[in-house]
Amino acid sequence: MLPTITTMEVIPVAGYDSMLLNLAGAHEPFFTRNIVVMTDSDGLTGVAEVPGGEVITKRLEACIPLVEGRSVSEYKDVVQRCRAMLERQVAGAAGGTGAETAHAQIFKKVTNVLTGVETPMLDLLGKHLGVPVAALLGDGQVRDRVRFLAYLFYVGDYRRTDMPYLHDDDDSDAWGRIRREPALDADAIVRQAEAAQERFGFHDFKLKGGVFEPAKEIEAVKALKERFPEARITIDPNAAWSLDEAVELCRGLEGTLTYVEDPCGAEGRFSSRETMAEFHRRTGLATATNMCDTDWREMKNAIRLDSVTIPLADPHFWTMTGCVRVAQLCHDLDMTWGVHSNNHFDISLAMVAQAAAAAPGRINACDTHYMWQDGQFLGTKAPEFEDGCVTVPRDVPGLGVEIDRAKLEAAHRLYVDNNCGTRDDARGMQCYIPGWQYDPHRPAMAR
Ligand SMILES: O=C([O-])C(=O)C[C@H](O)[C@@H](O)C(=O)[O-]
Ligand SMILES: [Mg+2]
Repeated sequence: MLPTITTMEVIPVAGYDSMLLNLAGAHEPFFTRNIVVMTDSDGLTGVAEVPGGEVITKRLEACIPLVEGRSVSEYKDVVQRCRAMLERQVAGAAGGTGAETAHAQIFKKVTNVLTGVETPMLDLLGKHLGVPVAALLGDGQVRDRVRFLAYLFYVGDYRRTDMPYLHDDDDSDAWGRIRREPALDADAIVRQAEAAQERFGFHDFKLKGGVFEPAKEIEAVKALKERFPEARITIDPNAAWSLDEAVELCRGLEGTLTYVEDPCGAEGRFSSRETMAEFHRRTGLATATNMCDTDWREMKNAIRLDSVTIPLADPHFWTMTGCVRVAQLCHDLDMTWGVHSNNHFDISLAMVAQAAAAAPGRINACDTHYMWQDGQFLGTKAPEFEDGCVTVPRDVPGLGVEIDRAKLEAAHRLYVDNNCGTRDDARGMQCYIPGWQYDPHRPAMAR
């Protein structure tokens, strides 16, 4: 019999961020996450990192009675019971009973919580069995090195706000010097890419769009390709462009854009999966999404319509086992797997690396925001990138992150002292441009 879980702790934490711009506004000075630490009766710990916000903190706390006292070997049953409890809770709050129509909504609301339960148990199980988490996912570990991409952002000028953005925190290299500084044109984006490549070795670049006029963003993509002819490049305007506009902008860019992420969304009578399918047909470009193929029902429709070549199955939103199921499906059905990300610490990086190490076949470089957070890790060892890749050693059991209690406490203090909670990019933007309002069809700075 394996040991039992004696405690499950849920710790909301914050870290520093740059003023990253997107369709929804500007990142605030702090990003938030929820960290779960489970300790077992042998004194080993298992960890997870999931998105921040009080709703998730509370839902994770609601799982504690279903976790403590259970054996590590019972993790599947524990996750099942937590799922049933959370589905009842969410359906109850919505005034329903978990009817079919509410299924997708419930799936999205509970999976990031379930990831917070499943992952520490997989971490502990791996430690007891002496294998990495990847060995427990899908058909087991299939690669040792996982490729990540450089996630480039336009960056606002923090000096124009009265918010406590971190600055001048790292003078060690070009990336340290520019990552908090304004980046508002193609030259600045190319400089970001150069500096990020120098520090991390990335060969793949993704530009967050939806910020400026689309043509200006495409100019930045072309400038990137000119500077890095061998690189795989993508842009993600979070469905800000209309279908016709997206086709017009991207047609003829087969040699420049490797794929396009959420170029367009729902339009009039057409769903986002329908417009994405048309975009794919009319341009011949591969499509990726973290917006319109994010649960199994959407997946079924996306596959029927041939809307999505690259489902970005973030383990935080699908669970670790769920995102590897997506990877297996992609491998079998002529799609390629990728991962979406949000700002995160080293635990999430390890979760993605472990999942990707179990994803069969050809996969895309995984998204990560970590370059914006580099240096703010919660484990005892800094994550290492080599040639744009993170190694998943076969002889390091579990997730590979041992939590540093002092760092965890400091990140929790940052959360409490700054009254952090749920992410709100509109609030960040309103400090930059008074009166600014989110509009899903208008780039944030093109007003
Ligand atoms: O691919 C995406 O849509 C993302 O990475 C979502 C994130 O929230 C991104 O837009 C951001 O960090 O601003
Ligand atoms: Mg996206």
